[in-house]
Amino acid sequence: MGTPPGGRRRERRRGPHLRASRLSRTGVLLPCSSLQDRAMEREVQRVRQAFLSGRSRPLRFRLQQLEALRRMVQEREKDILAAIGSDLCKSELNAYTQEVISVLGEIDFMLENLPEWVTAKPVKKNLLTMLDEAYLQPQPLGVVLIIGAWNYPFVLTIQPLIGAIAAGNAVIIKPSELSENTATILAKLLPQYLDQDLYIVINGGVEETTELLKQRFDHILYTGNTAVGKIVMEAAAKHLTPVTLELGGKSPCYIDKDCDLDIVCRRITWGKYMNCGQTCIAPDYILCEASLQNQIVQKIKETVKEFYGENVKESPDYERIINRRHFKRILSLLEGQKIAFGGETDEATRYIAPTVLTDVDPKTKVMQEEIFGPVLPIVPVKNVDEAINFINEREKPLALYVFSHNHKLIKRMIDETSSGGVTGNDVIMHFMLNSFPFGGVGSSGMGAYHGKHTFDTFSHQRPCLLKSLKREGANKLRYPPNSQSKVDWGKFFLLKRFNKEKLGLLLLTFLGIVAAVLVKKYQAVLRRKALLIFLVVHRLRWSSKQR
Ligand SMILES: NC(=O)c1ccc[n+]([C@@H]2O[C@H](COP(=O)([O-])OP(=O)(O)OC[C@H]3O[C@@H](n4cnc5c(N)ncnc54)[C@H](O)[C@@H]3O)[C@@H](O)[C@H]2O)c1
Ligand SMILES: CCCCCCC=O
Repeated sequence: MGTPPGGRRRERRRGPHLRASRLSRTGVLLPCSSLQDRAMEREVQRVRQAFLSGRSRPLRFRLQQLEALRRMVQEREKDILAAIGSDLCKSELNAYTQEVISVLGEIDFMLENLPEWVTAKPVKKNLLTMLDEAYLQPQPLGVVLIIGAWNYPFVLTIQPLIGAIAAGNAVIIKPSELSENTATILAKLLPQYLDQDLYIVINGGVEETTELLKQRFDHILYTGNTAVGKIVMEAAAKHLTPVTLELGGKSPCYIDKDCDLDIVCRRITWGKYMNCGQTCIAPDYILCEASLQNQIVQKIKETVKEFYGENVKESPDYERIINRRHFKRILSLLEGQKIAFGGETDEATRYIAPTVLTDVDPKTKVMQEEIFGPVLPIVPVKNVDEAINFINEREKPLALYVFSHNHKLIKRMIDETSSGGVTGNDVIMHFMLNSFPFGGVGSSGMGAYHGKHTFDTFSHQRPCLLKSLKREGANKLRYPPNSQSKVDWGKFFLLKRFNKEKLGLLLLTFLGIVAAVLVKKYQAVLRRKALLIFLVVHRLRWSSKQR
């Protein structure tokens, strides 16, 4: 277990002990003087120089670094679990299953597939390039900035790092200052296992992140709230840096009356109260017919007891709110609401009980912002049509959940709405399948990662066309002066409609030429054969006449 609830967390946006550090090659990096800009610039330059040395590119090096990262996770597992534990009051078992397993799985997946991914892939050619070499070569982008969030502070920072290393980039990691224990352990451990100039950790708060964002990067992957996502994108735009924004939103959960409520409520309870509701893809609110509300409340209540026992506060499986600011924010969402279940709080330990609100008015505060806490509002709707309209009238969410025995209804919900991802008849689980790109759409984000998608996000698919310096005759068609016949040939080579017609003609001409050549070549033989046939036929006719 980590630090007990209400333990030694200090409230702040920037950890003072982090700020006290100076820029260093191995530890937490924190400039806090007027030289901040220059120091930050120097750090980024150092990483860029390391990238330009070319050593992050060879496949063997990438595999070595990934293996070293896996060794770090295995050898320092206890330290990592303890850090996550103290940040979120999370048990070692939960920290392992929610964060470490995914990281180890992702490293193994990369190690297994990277040799295939890095190889150049031939592409389909057209008539113009028929005789040339044409392929796509994935190449690293350069220096990548990864800005992590606090709610799953290890996996949300390391999983993108794995893909960035796999793609051959240099990386600057900026963990969230709110999960300061994990931030500190990352800054301590990563330089012990990875190349110290290619992959660095810069810790700090808003001030430092702001300075960092002034620098030029080749890609930024940011995980966090939508408002800061806009700040990141604006800063990136100054350098035309592409961004992947892993943001949040209010993920709806529609429960159809044709379903098994026991199972539905067990799955929702798991996904909603895991990590004390601080999960980007947690079901934010429920939409269902009013008649289902009481049963849902009852069943969630029973499941909470089954999962966390009589006294949730004592359960090692129930976490705490990250800090007092978020604690107060979540409490303010309860004002004026009908609490059907839960609602107990304890400020000293930042405990908020699993809570369900019923008959929630969509105009109230709890329905205006992402909850990111253990509060589950139920908004009654008349039917699925109203649920679809409700979802479509709002910003596109990061996830959408729909529960029903009726497969057609689930498909309809998918067809008529939009969200980053969908799970039918469960919650969260689409996050676990790394063949899916994980990301948002609209205000819940842009771009995606996980598995091969992370490799692709951090790679440039470079088109390479290798021609011969011979066969110049064929190129005359594109050189000036232009003519109608050149245009016609151009159409033939490049437009499907024309090259189909012309290809037929060309084929006929070719066959004609082949026939003419053959006739010419075998003229004498053909003449002899014809004479022979004539003689045989003549002889046969003569014999038949004699008879
Ligand atoms: N899509 C995802 O994968 C995903 C995952 C986790 C969390 N989230 C979303 O993140 C949100 C919760 O995280 P958060 O935003 O509270 O995390 P946070 O406060 O830790 O912020 C994330 C990062 O942004 C930086 N930051 C904060 N304010 C900044 C500013 N003004 N300028 C520059 N940088 C700044 C922080 O230093 C931190 O590294 C929720 O909306 C949640 O849904 C999304
Ligand atoms: C079980 C891990 C879920 C991680 C979800 C990421 C967003 O917060």
